Amino acid sequence: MAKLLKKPVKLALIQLACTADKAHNLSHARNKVLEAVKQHNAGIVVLPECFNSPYGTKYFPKYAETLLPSPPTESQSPTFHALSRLAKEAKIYLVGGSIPEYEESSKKLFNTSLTFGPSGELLATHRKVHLFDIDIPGKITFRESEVLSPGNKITIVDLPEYGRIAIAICYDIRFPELATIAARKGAFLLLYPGAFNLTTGALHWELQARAKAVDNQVYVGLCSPSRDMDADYNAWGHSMVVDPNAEILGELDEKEGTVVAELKGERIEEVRKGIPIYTQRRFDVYPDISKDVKLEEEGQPPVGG
Ligand SMILES: O=C(O)CCC(=O)C(=O)O
Repeated sequence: MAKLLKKPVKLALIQLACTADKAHNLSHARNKVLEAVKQHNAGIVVLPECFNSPYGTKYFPKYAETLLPSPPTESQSPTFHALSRLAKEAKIYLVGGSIPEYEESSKKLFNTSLTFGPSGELLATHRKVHLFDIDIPGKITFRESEVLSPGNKITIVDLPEYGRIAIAICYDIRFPELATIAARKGAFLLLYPGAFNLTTGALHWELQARAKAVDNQVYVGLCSPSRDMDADYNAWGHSMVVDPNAEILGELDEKEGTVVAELKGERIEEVRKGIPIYTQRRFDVYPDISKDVKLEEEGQPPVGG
């Protein structure tokens, strides 16, 4: 089997305290990312969902930036340029959480994640595919679809130094097909910038992370904003890294912080050798759903979609 992860890499998830001040959020994110790189030598760094704005449908139009045509100008997307500069300055792969995106041609809003490489180049864009529309009476009602439109592609990114990762956003984690397809296409790591809440976070955050890891025998990282009880939406926090055997390598509480874990290709190989579901699948009984999905080199557009 070809190595999924070419060499060990430190993954850092920044559980940022996100405020209503976009400029502050950007400079604060920069400080935290540089700190993670300096203190831990992180090679892949992740920011939370909606890291440069409060989370909530009423905020999306106000904070939205325009990303297309790519690259946008500095005034169309200060966040695009801040993240690109930061990835270059720190010489890292930076998964920039997500931001509200406004697409001028369709007049639609999306919840979009941008990933940059160590030269500051944009490697991938993921628009949240599954919008967070739920209604648990007496607990939480949320309808992202009132203002957002969904993306239409699975996002798998090749990091030349390390291998392949997959990026999806928050509620996307509840749809196991994305993870299955990414793992079958050779991803060593599934990353989910996300902001679960006090109801569903307590129930399902860790369960989802460990389920995605054990079913696919890959590393999983979930990166949340820290909890702010004065905000309209109270994020669960608990950013965590899980290994391919579903063991939690590192987890935060609800406060701001950074969780770092070293990812190793040998661990994936060891786990897959021990419990060899990879060679025991019965595609004569059920279909291999990854076969129908095209990656970028197979014709999927890298940006938008
Ligand atoms: O799935 C959940 O419980 C939370 C999802 C969410 O908060 C989101 O998609 O932003």
